[in-house]
Amino acid sequence: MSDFKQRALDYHAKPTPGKIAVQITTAAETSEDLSLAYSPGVAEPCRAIAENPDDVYKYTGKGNTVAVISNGSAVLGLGNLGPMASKPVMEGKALLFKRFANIDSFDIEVNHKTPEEFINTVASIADTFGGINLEDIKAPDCFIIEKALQERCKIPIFHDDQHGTAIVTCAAMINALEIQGKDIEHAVIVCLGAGAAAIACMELLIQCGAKREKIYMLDTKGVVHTRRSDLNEYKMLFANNTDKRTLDDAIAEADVFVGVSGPNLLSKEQLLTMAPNPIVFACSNPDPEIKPELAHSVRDDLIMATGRSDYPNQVNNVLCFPFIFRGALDVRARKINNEMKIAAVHAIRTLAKAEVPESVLKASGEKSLSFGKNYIIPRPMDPRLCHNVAKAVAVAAVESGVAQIPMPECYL
Ligand SMILES: O=C([O-])CC(=O)C(=O)O
Ligand SMILES: [Mg+2]
Repeated sequence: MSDFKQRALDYHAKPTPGKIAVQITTAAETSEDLSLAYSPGVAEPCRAIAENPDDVYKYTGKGNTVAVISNGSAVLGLGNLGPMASKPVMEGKALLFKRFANIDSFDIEVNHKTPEEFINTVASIADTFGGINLEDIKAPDCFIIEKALQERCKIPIFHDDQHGTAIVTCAAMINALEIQGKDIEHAVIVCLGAGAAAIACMELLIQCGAKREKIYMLDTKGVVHTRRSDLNEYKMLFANNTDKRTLDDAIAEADVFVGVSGPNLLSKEQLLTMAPNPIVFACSNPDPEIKPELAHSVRDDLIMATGRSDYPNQVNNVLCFPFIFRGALDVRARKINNEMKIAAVHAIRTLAKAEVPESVLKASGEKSLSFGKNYIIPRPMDPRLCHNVAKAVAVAAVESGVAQIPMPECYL
C-alpha cells in the first residue's frame, strides 16, 4: 500500500475512529448542574417552546446545526458506494462545517428504496436542524428530492453538489476568464458530465452571462444534442442543435473545459486542440479528468484547476457550503435563494483579488500568492472567507425577503 493511502486510513482510524465527536457546552458536574440540564430544570425550556415555537432557537442548538444527509448514491466521483461507504465523506463535510464556519453538524446516511422514502425520512426529521445539506445523491433523483424537500420543509435545503459546486465554479470561472482575456458571452464551454454538478454549474454560468448554445454537455453516450431520444428533462435543457457527437468533436477550439465526471477522461491530445489560452477545470474527486502535471506538460497557456487541495486552484464546494449556511443561519433564512447564491459567487471571487495574509501562506505552504493563473480562487483556510461570504449571503437574504431575523451585530 502506498504511504499516502496508509496515512489516509490511519488519519481516519486514530486517535479515535472517525473525524468528529460531540462536545458539551454547559456545566454538567454537580447535582445542581444536572438538575438544570435535565430533570427537573429541562422542563422549563420545554414549556417555553411548547408555548412559543421560536424559542427552540433560544434554548437548543437547532439554530447552529446543519445535517449532512446522503444515501451514498454518487459518492464524490467514485459512484454508487451506498450509505455506509459514504460516511467518511459526510463526517468530512461535518468537520469542514465546524472548522470553517463553527457550525455544528451531524452526518446522516439514509438507506431507502425509492426517492419518496428518502424524502419522507428527511422531511420527518428536518425540524431538528437549522438547515440541511444534501450530499452525494445521484441525478436525476437529487433534483426531485431537493425540490420536494424545499416544498415541505421550513429550513434551508441545499444540495451541495449542485449549488455549492456551481457557486465555486462560477466564482473561479469569472476570474479565470478575466485573466485569459476571454468574454463569458463568447466562450465555448465543454462540460464533461451531465449529473447534478454539471447541470447546476452550467445553469449558474448562464446566469453569469454564458450562452446556452455555446455549451456542449457530454454524458456517457457523448454530446447531449437535439436529435437524441434518451435524454431526461434536465439534460434536455442542454440539448445542443449540433453535429458534434464526441468529446473529440466538442473540445476542438473550445475555450473552457469543465469536468465533473470521472478520472482521466480528457487526453493530452484533446487538450492540445483547445483554443489559445484555454481554461480547464478538472473537478472530479478525488481523481481529476486530466492530471495537472500532464496538462501543464503539453500547454503553457492554460489555467488549470482541480477539486483537490494538493494542487493550486482548488475548485471545490468547501469554499461555499460552510459559509453560505453561516450566512443563512445567522439571519434564519427560510431558504437559500438565487440572490444568496449570486452574492456568494461575487464574495468568493472578489476575495481572490485581495492581498493574501501570512497565516494563509503558511497554512498553504506557499511563499506568495497573488491573483493570477495559479491563484484564481481563495484558499479554504482563508479566515476572511467566512465573514465575507456569510455577510454577503445574509445581506442578500434580508434584501430578498427570506430572512426571519435582522442582520446580527457582528456583520454591521
Ligand atoms: O467532497 C468533495 O471534495 C467535493 C464534493 O462534494 C464531491 O466531489 O462530491
Ligand atoms: Mg459531494
